[in-house]
Amino acid sequence: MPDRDEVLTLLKGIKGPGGEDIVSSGVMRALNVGEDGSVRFVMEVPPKQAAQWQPVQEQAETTLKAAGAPKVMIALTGHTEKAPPPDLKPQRKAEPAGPQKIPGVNHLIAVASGKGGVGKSTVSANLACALAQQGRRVGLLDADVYGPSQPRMLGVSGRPASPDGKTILPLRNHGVTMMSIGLMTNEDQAVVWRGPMLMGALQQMMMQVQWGALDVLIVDLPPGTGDVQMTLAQKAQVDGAVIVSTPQDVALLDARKGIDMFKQLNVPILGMIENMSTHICSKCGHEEHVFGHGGVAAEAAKLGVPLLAEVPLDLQIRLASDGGAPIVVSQPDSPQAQAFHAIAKALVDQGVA
Ligand SMILES: Nc1ncnc2c1ncn2[C@@H]1O[C@H](COP(=O)(O)OP(=O)(O)OP(=O)(O)O)[C@@H](O)[C@H]1O
Repeated sequence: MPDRDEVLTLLKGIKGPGGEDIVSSGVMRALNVGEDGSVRFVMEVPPKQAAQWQPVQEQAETTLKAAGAPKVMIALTGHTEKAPPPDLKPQRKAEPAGPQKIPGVNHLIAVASGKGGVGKSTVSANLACALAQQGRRVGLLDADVYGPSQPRMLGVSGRPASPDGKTILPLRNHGVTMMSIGLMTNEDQAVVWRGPMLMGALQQMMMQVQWGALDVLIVDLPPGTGDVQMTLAQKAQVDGAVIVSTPQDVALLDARKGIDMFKQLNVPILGMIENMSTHICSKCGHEEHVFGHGGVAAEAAKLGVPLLAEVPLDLQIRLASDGGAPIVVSQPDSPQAQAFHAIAKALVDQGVA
């Protein structure tokens, strides 16, 4: 009848599948040698290797019995896998800090001006329609909170639907998918936008509108250098800005401020557009430079950015926009429409539309 030390010595002679003896490897646990010489212990093995340990268990039993142990009980147990430590990291994904790509939108172009009333919305609407006519999938986001005009210019009205209460369905006309901050408010309601509200609304327009797959999203910005411009550049990946200006010195002065701001925000300037460049009399064809001419071209040359077009001051352009079908749509073959097509082509050629 072996005592405890003899049992241990015997068991040290029995090797597991890995070649190590069952005592040193720590597989054997809770050894109990009774006064009557009966031996009990547990062999704790990896559950997946249970079959390989069975012959080892039998060998241990035979060896101990041969040494005179009247009773041998070896329990083969699978040890439980250790539970992984609790994940102390925050469960919510951190929001990306930098500018984000709008899902499904390949390019984003901002149309900006330093001064109000220079024709930024007219240019945006005609540019969007021209790009659509050139086969691009185009979206137009009217972010002009101080005077949203795209619903009127593109001839759309009504409140956009939100069937799921989370995303907003944009409207569509002339091949352009459009959403305006103006459609979120009542037409006659004067909205006083405060900074955070404005940023929330713009972000909602960009991220919660179902834009679908777009080659380019044109963003018609409010005039000046304010919260909307900042928010746009900080929250969305902007491919570049197009600056609209009339040729007067005051307008150019403000345009320069706008260009400086975009440079600071790391938004490339894709080019400048001189609007209301020259007036051609619809009756006699006489050409007059109402606001001067060539100021924007000179400024663009000075700043080293392309002059994308000189758009004439033309009654038809205003009447077309007021009527809900921009001149590119209502008089596609007119020289005025061709000026906008030239801008669209230049942006496609630059690889941003
Ligand atoms: N080339 C043009 N020829 C004739 N009228 C024009 C031309 N461009 C713009 N307009 C007219 O000038 C007015 C102001 O234009 P628009 O609303 O496009 O300017 P904006 O810069 O977007 O103004 P806001 O600062 O209010 O956003 C509109 O009535 C528009 O139809």
